[in-house]
Amino acid sequence: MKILHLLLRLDLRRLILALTIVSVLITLANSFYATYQVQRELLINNTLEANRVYAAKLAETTDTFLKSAQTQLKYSAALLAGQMDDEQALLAEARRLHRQTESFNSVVIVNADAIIMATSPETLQIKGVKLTSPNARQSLNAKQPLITDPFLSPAGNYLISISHPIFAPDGRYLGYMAGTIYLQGENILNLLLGQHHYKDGSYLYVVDRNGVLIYHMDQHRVGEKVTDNPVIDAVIRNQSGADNLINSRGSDMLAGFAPVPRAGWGVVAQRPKSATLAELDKQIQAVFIKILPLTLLTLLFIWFSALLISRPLWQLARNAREMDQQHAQDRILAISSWYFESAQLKRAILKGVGLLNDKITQLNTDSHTDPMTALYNRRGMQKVLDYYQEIQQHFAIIALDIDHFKGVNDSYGHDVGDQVIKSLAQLMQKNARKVDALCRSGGEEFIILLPDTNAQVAEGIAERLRHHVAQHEMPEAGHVTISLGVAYWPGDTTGINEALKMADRALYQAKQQGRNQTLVASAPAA
Ligand SMILES: Nc1nc2c(ncn2[C@@H]2O[C@H](COP(=O)(O)OP(=O)(O)OP(=O)(O)O)[C@@H](O)[C@H]2O)c(=O)[nH]1
Repeated sequence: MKILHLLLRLDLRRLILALTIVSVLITLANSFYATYQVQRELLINNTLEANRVYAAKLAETTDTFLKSAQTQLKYSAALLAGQMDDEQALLAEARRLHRQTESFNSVVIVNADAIIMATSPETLQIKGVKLTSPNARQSLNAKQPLITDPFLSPAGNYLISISHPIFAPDGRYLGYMAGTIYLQGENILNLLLGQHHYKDGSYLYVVDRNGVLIYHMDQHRVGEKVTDNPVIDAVIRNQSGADNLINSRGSDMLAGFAPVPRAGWGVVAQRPKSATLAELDKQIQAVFIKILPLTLLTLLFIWFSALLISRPLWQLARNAREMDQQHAQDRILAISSWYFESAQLKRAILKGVGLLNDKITQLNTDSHTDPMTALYNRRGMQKVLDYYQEIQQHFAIIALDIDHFKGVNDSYGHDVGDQVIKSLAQLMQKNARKVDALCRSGGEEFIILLPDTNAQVAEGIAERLRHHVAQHEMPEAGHVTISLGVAYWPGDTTGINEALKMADRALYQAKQQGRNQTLVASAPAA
């Protein structure tokens, strides 16, 4: 829970990090999305255009084939105009046309009475058969060049017939000559169109003028009438173009289409949209992999920058929270505030720390100092003692008291007494080291705490002070003497208060023994 709380804590570094990382990710996602969309549109449009061109090309090829087939039939029909009764000639011409070109699966010659006069191949065995069904009689009824709708021939083949009428020189209608294209199995359309389909799901198909499939990769679908397909509707209206559509099998297709005007057919080339876009997915993946190292480097750079930017502020904030602690000023001074705002803040906080320190010092001084002598009062002394106790600082104690001070007051008045106390405090200050703590512990009683000092040295210091005091001319009161007691605290676990009491007892003894003298407390403190 605590770790989670720490992780979720909002600080400047996390905010900068979050902000920049989110910005980087949004920018990346946006550019990926934009690239994807642009590329997608481009690929779709390119595929549509490629299929349109492809369908147009194949439609043109088919049209050219039909034209040449019709020319061949026209030539044969002209040859046969005077030979309709010559079975041998009819057979020979049917054979020639069938064998010399690869255009037709079979060639038939039918007379005006709908009787089949000759076929190639002869294996069809339909010579002499009379055509009866309306579909089979399309050419007969037309009496002009015709490309028929698909129909089932007397020999049982599902086919389209390309026919040309035969007229006698006098204009009499004699019948027609037709080349057929079997829609199932090998045929010329397979040859023209079949080699072109791709392996990626692309394919093409051809419909006749009624929307019936006459060529399809899937042979089983030949003969099927396709409805509800906008592309087929357009192409049989003789239009060309490209469109995105859902085909009859529910697949999303990109289709190009073009009409074969001679036959009223339509060629449609199409490719599944998914196959087209599969390339795009690969491309986007490749782009992602390519930009990944630089992105990671950018994020690393952002992380490092966030750290650099936030560090001074974070350090300032942490230290501002602990402004009242020792060395706060030094710690704040050590912070490298390398940019304007942090430098200004640092300056402001340092100013604040300075003011706070002054205030604290002032308060400390007021509450820990005796106003008359400017020495530590009892509270100040206790603070020093607590500190020594805490750090186990060994020290010596000199307790001192003015001799017969009551007499000074009585003889010269209280004010003069005060002056004597002040003069004594000044003498003590002159005689003391900087590290010594001078305290006024009572009316005319004083304590000196001397760190790193043993009892013997302290005794020497006490004696020196006693001499100075004795020799000093006090204002109005003249000469006064002091008595002193010395004790020692070794900086161990023994009580400091005990050491103080020993110094007091030594002072008391000094008074007892005649005053104006120094006594050192006996063991265990010394
Ligand atoms: N002028 C003045 N007198 C004070 C002050 N504080 C205490 N005294 C007086 O100091 C005197 C202390 O007297 P005592 O402790 O009885 O002893 P003493 O007269 O100094 O005699 P011994 O200490 O026994 O040598 C008292 O008369 C107090 O009134 C002060 O701040 N100013």
